[in-house]
Amino acid sequence: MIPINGFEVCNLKVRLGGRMVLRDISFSAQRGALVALVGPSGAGKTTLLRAMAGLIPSEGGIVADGEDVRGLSIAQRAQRFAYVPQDDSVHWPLPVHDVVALGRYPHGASRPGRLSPRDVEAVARALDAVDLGGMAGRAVTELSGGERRRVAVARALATEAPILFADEPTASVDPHYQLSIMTLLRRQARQGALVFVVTHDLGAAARFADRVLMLRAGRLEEAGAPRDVLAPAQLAEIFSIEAFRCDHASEQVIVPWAAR
Ligand SMILES: Nc1ncnc2c1ncn2[C@@H]1O[C@H](COP(=O)(O)OP(=O)(O)OP(=O)(O)O)[C@@H](O)[C@H]1O
Repeated sequence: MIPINGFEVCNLKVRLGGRMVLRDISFSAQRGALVALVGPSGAGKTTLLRAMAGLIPSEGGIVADGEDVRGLSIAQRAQRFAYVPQDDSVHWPLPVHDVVALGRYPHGASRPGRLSPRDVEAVARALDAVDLGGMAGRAVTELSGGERRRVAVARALATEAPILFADEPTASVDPHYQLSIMTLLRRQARQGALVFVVTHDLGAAARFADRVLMLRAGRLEEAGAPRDVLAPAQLAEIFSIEAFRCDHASEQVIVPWAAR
């Protein structure tokens, strides 16, 4: 893994289709952290993730270890950033193994059938991490939505990139794998990665994130520890909900309870 220590976003603005979709976004994050991006639909979470990964044009600073990510070559970006897109549809009946092996292309792999021993190990580790070893030969087009989500996570893990952007990685995933994917992403962070996760699961954000960025209508409204950002006043103001909150096993539990 290429070490990256810090990531900084400064006065970020993004315009899409003639509309200002993100404005004045500034924050910094350090390796070792899992950062959750939350906010109502249309708040700009996916746009922020895509801008941070250098996938769409933006104004303002996006800096990884002192280097503007937009100045990096595509190959450099591909080695530094892994991306789990919100939409993981694959239209060709490729085997799960080959889709996950795409994560090795930034490291020089050119064909799933001709991987280096290091690539083979990385793909096997990624498949095992999401419990897909037994499905490696199945066509992705024949998997359930939740299984395809795990393939997308495995493909990102196979890149062994130091910064991981995951857009709703647990959407349509069953509770067992929701917990196991969030635990896995937190472990990636603890092992030195910087992980950004877009999620609508406020309970998962409260429990697994080290920091929460809360967006609304293209602006960063709150940034800080989950306990502070996901507090009753903010949940009421930003999400128009009341939530049940308690502590369990030294961790915060949040269950959205009533729409206001
Ligand atoms: N290509 C585009 N052209 C114009 N507007 C866009 C485009 N893509 C997204 N938008 C708008 O930008 C805003 C932010 O969209 P974005 O997908 O980032 O929101 P989000 O917070 O990820 O939402 P969700 O939780 O529903 O996935 C929305 O109002 C959306 O309609």
